[in-house]
Amino acid sequence: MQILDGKIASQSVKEQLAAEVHQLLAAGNRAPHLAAILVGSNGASETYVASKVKNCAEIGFESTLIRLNADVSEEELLNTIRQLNEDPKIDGILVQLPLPKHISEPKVIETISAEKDVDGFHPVSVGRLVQGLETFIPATPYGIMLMLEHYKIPTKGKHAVVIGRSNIVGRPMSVLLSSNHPYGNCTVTICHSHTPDLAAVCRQGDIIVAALGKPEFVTADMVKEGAIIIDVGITRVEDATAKKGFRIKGDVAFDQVSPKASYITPVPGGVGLMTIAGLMKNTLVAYKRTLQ
Ligand SMILES: Nc1nc(=O)c2c([nH]1)NC[C@@H]1CN(c3ccc(C(=O)N[C@@H](CCC(=O)O)C(=O)O)cc3)C=[N+]21
Repeated sequence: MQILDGKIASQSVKEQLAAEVHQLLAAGNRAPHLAAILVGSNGASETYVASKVKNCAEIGFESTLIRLNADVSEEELLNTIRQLNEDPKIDGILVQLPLPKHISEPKVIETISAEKDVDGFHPVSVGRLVQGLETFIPATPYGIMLMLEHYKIPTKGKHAVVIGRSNIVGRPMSVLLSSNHPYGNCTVTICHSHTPDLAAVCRQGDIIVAALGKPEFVTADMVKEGAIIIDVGITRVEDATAKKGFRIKGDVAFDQVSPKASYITPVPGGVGLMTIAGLMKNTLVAYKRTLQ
């Protein structure tokens, strides 16, 4: 069993990005610039946005964090996005999800200019992804592909079982794994809450992507010997012995599943770090398009 280390793989992606930014700046260009909007705040979203801002700084991107109150009106948020759409200094726009209930997420996502949609959530980006056109790939599925690429894990002809059909992970992941590219060409099954005998389906998976958001859902009895296990879960569970009073648990029961796996991503230290690498790569692409 080999652990797929998100620290190592994301570091390698970030070094490539930093080198490219260095060259662009040396040639007299401005730096790429990501704008992140955080509406309200809970501990987790605060942490993720802070990490995105920190990663920008590490690789030489500029970033702007816009904080709006949880009770901000939908119209005010949409206007903030419209201003960023028009701002030539901003290359990528990200609105941290989830949003407060009184704000429509689809409306917010559609208001972001498709050229700046570095999250890859806009219907234009999703449509292009499904058609196999060049696009912004949603950061988490993109990060998983970068992880497979970093560790050179062959996927062609394998059966991938994706648990979860969300717009941000499960569905785009299934599209990528089934598409015709170096780390695709899988046969893909998507499972969700209405899948009968989900365990039996999982046991057929040469690759399992667990993205349903239920801690330790995937147990050893659901896993084929030698399977590749990708754990997307990041649930905070209370733990009085932990420094911050909680621990982050994945969707996979790591201790029992890892002995059966050929490769497995840990939580934390796996897919989450790659998500940020994917976002940074998208931002650089958006930026480079403005140079042309
Ligand atoms: N518009 C939007 N875009 C997103 O990309 C987006 C979002 N909304 N909403 C929330 C999810 C979650 N997400 C993560 C980012 C980094 C880690 C990450 O760095 N995790 C580390 C640290 C974990 C920790 O300390 O919490 C790890 O897994 O090792 C995890 C999760 C981005 N998301």
